[in-house]
Amino acid sequence: MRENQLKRKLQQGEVVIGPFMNCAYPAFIEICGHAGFDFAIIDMEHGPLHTLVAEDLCRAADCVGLSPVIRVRKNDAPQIQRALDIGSAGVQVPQIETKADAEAVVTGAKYSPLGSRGLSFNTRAGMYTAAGTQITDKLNQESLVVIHVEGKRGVENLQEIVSVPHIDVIFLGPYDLSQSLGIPGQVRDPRVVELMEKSVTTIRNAGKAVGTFADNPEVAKQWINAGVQYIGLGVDVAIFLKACQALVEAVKN
Ligand SMILES: C[C@H](O)CC(=O)C(=O)O
Repeated sequence: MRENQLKRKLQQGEVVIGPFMNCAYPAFIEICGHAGFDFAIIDMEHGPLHTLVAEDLCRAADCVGLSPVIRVRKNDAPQIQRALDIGSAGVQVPQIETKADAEAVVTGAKYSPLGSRGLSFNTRAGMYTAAGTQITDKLNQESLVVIHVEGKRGVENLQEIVSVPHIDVIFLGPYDLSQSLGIPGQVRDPRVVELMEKSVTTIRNAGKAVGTFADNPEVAKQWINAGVQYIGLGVDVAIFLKACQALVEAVKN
């Protein structure tokens, strides 16, 4: 069983960056590894990807030393278990609003005695049984658990949420947060930024890593300077769109 490089980097205080991935073609995630990203978030919440594709994307990521993290559709134990079974380095769970929500994520992501993740080694994570039966502690130790706090209610309950053990990263979703404040999409609005800054402090004081999304390098650097360690940097389709627009612009104008 391989060490989780992404988790190690976070534990060592490093800043890690990775795009969200909607595209099914494994070459795209491979390219992200060649480009120097630390991880990629295979997006099964908003993206169209299904499980078999996600498993192939995990394989492709592993080929280039990029850590694949899967964002599941919702806080649902079978989805969390499946994401980890197909070999993701971590699971990212959206819309966490309460301490009980956060505890349910841990229950779904960890084997006994930390949780009740269903037990089968006939999976990619279990090396189809080649890993043997004595690896639940190691898998518990290595799997990365990321939760999204991205609504007013979640932020109000943040002090309680950060107390839940075995959660590695608390990811502040600026877009969903802006929506819950009644200003959808206005992620640079001072009300969103202020709430996020306060949340960064609460999370860091609890000794957990903070994550967020940035769709350009300036915003990413600003959050890194504020103490954010885990940056979801762009979305593959948007990155491609911008590159295409720049090419068209450069040639036509
Ligand atoms: C790219 C992601 O969907 C960002 C996110 O979750 C957010 O709420 O912001």
